[in-house]
Amino acid sequence: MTIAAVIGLGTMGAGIAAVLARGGLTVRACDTAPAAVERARGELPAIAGLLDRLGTPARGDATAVAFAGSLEEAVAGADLVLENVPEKLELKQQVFRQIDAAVGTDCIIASDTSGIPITKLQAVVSRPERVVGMHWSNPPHLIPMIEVVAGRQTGTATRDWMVALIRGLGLLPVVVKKDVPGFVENRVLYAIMREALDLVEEGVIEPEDLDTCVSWGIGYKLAIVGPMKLLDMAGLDIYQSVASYLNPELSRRADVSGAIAERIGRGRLGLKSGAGLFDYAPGELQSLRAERANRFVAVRKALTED
Ligand SMILES: NC(=O)C1=CN([C@@H]2O[C@H](COP(=O)(O)OP(=O)(O)OC[C@H]3O[C@@H](n4cnc5c(N)ncnc54)[C@H](O)[C@@H]3O)[C@@H](O)[C@H]2O)C=CC1
Ligand SMILES: Cc1ncc(C=O)c(C(=O)O)c1O
Repeated sequence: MTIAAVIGLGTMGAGIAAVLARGGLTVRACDTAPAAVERARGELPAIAGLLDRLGTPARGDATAVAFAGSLEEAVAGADLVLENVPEKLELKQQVFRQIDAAVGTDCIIASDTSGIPITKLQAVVSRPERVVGMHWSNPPHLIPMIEVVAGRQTGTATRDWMVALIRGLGLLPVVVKKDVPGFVENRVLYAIMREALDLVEEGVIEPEDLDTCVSWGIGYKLAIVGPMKLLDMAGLDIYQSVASYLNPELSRRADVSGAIAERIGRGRLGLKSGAGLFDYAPGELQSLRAERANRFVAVRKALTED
């Protein structure tokens, strides 16, 4: 039985732990914040219900996650440790050192980092060849694609082990061939987010209308036809004509939208704080998450049915 430890139980933690447990792994998890542990514990039954509705391979119980009192307790005897703490390099490196000192020589250490180069994380451990990126997408129990990213010193066997693990979970591993910041998913997503925020800040469109435009004009389409295939569908000549005048116009800002920093400064972090770019009524968050989860399930089943 493969033993996996998940370090960090925030937005991503419970869903990842549940998917690993349903896949038949023995899962332990920990968090330095007791409230995060209790929130994750409380989320597991609903996540398990969604995985049942999706019909993913069930080799274990998605709620069978053991919550450890410390990182050392969580990682003891683990075959895989997934680091899942906040996106801060120094913190991740500190946690990687702590993991490295507590695991066996055969343990694979993975990171769910959104885009910090894996090479920077493996630089602080004694066996860098056992380090690999395992980048899940939010919500992790509903999005089947996981990026597998090898750092400069990652062993081929480590990368291949991770690909096989993800396939065994019934999910979609995508091997990112170069350890570039943001990998692939977030480089594309953040180009979209940068342009979207610019269009709203420049008064070109209202936020709600931008979401409608992108979700139904682009997201719906890309869920069925990926960008590379879409170029053939639209016509490469059309792309050349439009890109020739449009590429010079697209946002190239290297900083982060002031609107984002301003809201963070007011404690408006998004769903995790009850308000962000949008306001949410107190009871709305739970119904919003449930409604979105239902739609994720319906769309994923529609896209994967033969
Ligand atoms: N939120 C998202 O949409 C996605 C985030 N990610 C990445 O996953 C990682 C985690 O992201 P989130 O879950 O959103 O972060 P989060 O901030 O919601 O949760 C992080 C958790 O780590 C805990 N933590 C902090 N230091 C710790 C330590 N030393 N030991 C154990 N636990 C510790 C915190 O108490 C918190 O509960 C980040 O690298 C992020 O970039 C990846 C995919 C999507
Ligand atoms: C805004 C944002 N940033 C990072 C990630 C993943 O690393 C996501 C996501 O998975 O959806 C995201 O929405």
